[in-house]
Parts: sequence; C-alpha cells; structure tokens
Amino acid sequence: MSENEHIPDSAVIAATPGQLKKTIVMVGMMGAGKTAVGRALAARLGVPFLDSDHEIETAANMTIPEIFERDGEPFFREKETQVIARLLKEERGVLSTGGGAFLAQRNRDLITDDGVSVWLDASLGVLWNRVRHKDTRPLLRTADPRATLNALYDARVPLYAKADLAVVSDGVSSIETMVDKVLEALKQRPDVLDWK
Ligand SMILES: Nc1ncnc2c1ncn2[C@@H]1O[C@H](COP(=O)(O)OP(=O)(O)O)[C@@H](O)[C@H]1O
Ligand SMILES: O=C(O)C1=C[C@@H](OP(=O)(O)O)[C@@H](O)[C@H](O)C1
Ligand SMILES: [Mg+2]
Repeated sequence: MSENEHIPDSAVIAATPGQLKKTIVMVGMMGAGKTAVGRALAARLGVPFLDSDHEIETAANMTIPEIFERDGEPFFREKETQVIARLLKEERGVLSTGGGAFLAQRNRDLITDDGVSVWLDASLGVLWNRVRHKDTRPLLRTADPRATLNALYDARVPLYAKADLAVVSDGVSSIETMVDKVLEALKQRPDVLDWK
C-alpha cells in the first residue's frame, strides 16, 4: 500500500502556484480593482508588484490629477506607454495598469509581447460605487461623472474584451477572493505560471 492511500480526499492539497514565467498585467476600468487585486496577487505569489500610475507619479513627483492638469492627457499617455514598456522589460511580476492603458494598440502589443493580460470585469453599478467618493481620477471631474463613467465603459469594454483572460468582479466583495479567481483563471495558462 502506498503512503498516499492513508490520506482522505478532503486532505489532498490543491496545486499551489509556483514559478512565474510572464508578467501578469491587470487591465480594466477605473475602480475594477486593478491596483488592489494586483497588489494582493503579487503578495500571494511572492513576486514584485508594479503599478504604472504609481511609477508615473513617482517619476514626475506629481499626482495623476496634477499631471493631467499641468501637462494634459496626451503627455500622460506618452509616459504611460514608456513606463509600461520599461516595467515589462525590467522585472517579472504583477503589473497593474491605469484604466486607459489597454485602449492603445501599441500598449496592447507591448503587454501581449511580454505578459498575460487579465481583465477585471466589473459592472457599471459596482464601478460607480467604488469610484464615486474619490477625487483622484481626473477623467471623472466632469459636470456629470456618472454619465462620463457610463460613456467610458461603453467605449472601452470591447477593447478590454481583447485581454487574454477575464475575471468577473461582481458579487465578489473581497480582494483575496478576487485573487483566488485570478489564480483559477491562470490555471488555463501553464506558460505563465508553473503549478506544484
Ligand atoms: N472585489 C473587491 N471587493 C471589494 N472592494 C474592492 C474590490 N475590488 C476593488 N475594491 C476596492 O475598490 C476601490 C478601487 O480599487 P482600485 O484597486 O483602486 O481599482 P483600479 O486600480 O482598478 O482603479 C478600492 O478601494 C479597492 O479596495
Ligand atoms: O481610466 C483611465 O483612463 C485612467 C485611470 C486611472 O487609473 P485607475 O484605473 O487605476 O483608476 C489613471 O490611470 C488615470 O486617472 C486615467
Ligand atoms: Mg489603479
């Protein structure tokens, strides 16, 4: 009798994520949880956490709203592409992008070349509840931010749908449960993560 026969089914240990072979890139709307879930996923995997917005703010020594106000959105988008290209080459880990990053073909190409994209798919109602009390997103500084969010959502969803994987965030009220769901989705991609 092999020693495994003494172990009941319930005690069989599930596969755990091992070595990371490609950077996991979180994409999706503002409020989808890219920063929060990306950070927790990196901690779970024990790999570096990178956030393109954070890198841009640190390099400029300004906040995102200040950059938009002083230099404009096209300047921010230029920096965003440069930062994403640099981070993808520099280090393997989890990279959370800003909500607009995956819209540009050049950024999608960079991400596809060196990473795997994961769309955190949340409904408008959930997104609105997460962003409505925060003033850190310059694109929502409009007369009717809810309508602006709706318009951005409609325009962007077809592009987010090009991501390699999609994980639905609705009905998931904990960041750690979202991490579980992302890891579950990544089981389809042994080229990204070894399982042991
Ligand atoms: N699944 C979730 N359950 C509960 N809160 C969440 C979830 N995902 C994100 N949040 C919260 O929503 C807010 C926006 O998340 P954030 O990570 O900043 O989104 P993004 O980077 O996509 O704009 C944060 O306060 C975050 O903690
Ligand atoms: O959706 C967007 O175009 C933006 C989303 C923001 O990041 P989060 O998605 O992390 O809020 C930030 O990059 C900037 O305000 C623009
Ligand atoms: Mg973010």
